[in-house]
Amino acid sequence: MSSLGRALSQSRLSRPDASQVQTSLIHREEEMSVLEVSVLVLYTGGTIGMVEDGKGGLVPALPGCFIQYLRTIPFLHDEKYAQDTDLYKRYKLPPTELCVLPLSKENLRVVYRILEYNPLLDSSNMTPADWEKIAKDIEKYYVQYNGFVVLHGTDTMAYTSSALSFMCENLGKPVIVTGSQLPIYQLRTDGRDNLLVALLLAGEFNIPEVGLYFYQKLYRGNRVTKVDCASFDAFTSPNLPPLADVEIDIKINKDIIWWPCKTEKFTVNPQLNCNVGVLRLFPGITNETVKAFLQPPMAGVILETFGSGNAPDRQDLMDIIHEASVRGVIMINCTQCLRGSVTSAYATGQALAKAGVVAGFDMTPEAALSKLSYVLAKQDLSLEQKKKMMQCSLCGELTDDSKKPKLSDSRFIQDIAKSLSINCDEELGAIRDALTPTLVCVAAKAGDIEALEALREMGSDMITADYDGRTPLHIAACEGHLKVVEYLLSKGASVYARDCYGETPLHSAVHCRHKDVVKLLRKTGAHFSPAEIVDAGTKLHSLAASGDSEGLEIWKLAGVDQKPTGVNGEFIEFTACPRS
Ligand SMILES: NC(=O)C[C@H](N)C(=O)O
Repeated sequence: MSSLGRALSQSRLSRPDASQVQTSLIHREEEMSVLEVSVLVLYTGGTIGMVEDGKGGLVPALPGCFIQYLRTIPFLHDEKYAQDTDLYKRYKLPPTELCVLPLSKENLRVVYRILEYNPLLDSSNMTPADWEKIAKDIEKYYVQYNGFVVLHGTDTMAYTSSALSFMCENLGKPVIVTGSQLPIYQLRTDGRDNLLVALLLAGEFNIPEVGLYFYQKLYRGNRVTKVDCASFDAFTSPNLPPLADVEIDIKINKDIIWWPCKTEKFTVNPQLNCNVGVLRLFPGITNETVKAFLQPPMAGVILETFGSGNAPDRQDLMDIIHEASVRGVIMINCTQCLRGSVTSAYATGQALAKAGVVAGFDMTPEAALSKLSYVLAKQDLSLEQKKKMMQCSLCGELTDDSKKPKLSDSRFIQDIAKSLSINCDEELGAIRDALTPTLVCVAAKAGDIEALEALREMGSDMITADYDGRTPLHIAACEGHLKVVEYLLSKGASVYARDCYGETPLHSAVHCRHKDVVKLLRKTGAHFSPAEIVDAGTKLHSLAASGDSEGLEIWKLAGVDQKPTGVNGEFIEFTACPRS
């Protein structure tokens, strides 16, 4: 067991579902071991940090004011802990950038760095270039932090969170966008709470999505729309329940989280095509208006239609739309209704499809617009491929019911339900949740993909951990079952899951010396934290001293190939000493 593992097992405090926690460092606090998780806050602007400009308007406060203020709020910064544990020195960051939350109920400390943008913007002034900057900053600091919070104005927040969800490809860590309706400096603000919970969600939970947190709900970032400019409850996600409800407990809705299903690393794809627009139809809209809107350089348009995707059934209007489609303009049919999906129920909707308009199903206009901008910029795709991509769910932005296994279809669950006289969905779910995690772990240990597939078909996920916080991926990595590891990754298993000793599947594969598994996990984006790389120095010393070149090679494959410094700061060359 590693020193981290030993120290943790001595801890007296209970822990949350450890598979949801990503940790990096450990410290002793009043005789108890404490895990630190790190979060990067990208502060872009918005009401949360605004002050009165003296003329009755709100403007961003002066640079540096925001963090200075946070450091005065005891539940947002614990200076005593920072001093006692040499926080600023350890993180090599000044107090003007670094804060630490008080100890959470789960015995975790969220250490957060604030990167303040210059200039700070009202989100109405933001453009796709700002989305690109945020995405690139997430990419730049991805390996160093467990999660990210983006502080942003609410007016265009749904556009930014949608765009980020597409630009951040193969995301494996939480990116939580939040802000507030009243400045954080005011007495009755929603900003303090929104920031605090966003930090906890980004640091303590393994939600590999761009989420938007507001007023006790975590939503998928590409499912939201701002619906109220006078209430704290400003956002809604009309076609998807929240990913998490934040009440006395934080309840994560695991069944709808979008787990990444590719063995590919996180990358940012910043290219966007800005020649896109939204055209809201209205009774009596003239042909001239539509024609003018569809002129070059327009490359893609979201048509906001009536009801379930209907437009006036006028042949001359359809001819204009068809002509634009033939010219290569991609048009997406999205409903003006807040809730529901575009269907082919009416002849008026079918006429649009015939004219070349592609169904956008239940995408919000914000998601559809940013997705279109992202898809149009993909130069290696044909027009047909781009249209197809618009109709597929890339990261949960539209509902594709056909892919969701139904609990009621599972014979196994049905048989148990029958013998227990249970017939409501909630109870069926409870049975599944109680039985299947153990079975999945057993199948992973046995290397039995058929059993895993059968369990998945009955609605069990491939991510839930056992009582030790070990996920099926930890177990398969430890056993060296390469095919099972591959299978689990294709079904959403996270390379960042930590067991209750703070170890990831990468640790398991390294300790058990399974080279191919290490390579596959690395390809999928697994990495050690900067602190773990430094800690690995001791291990490398002993491997080198005992002439264990195979052990050194495994660590190198796992990404620990840099030369950490020795006690006196000297570089150490890790080559194995010849065995005597
Ligand atoms: N509540 C807010 O943040 C609104 C502000 N105008 C913004 O979007 O930046």
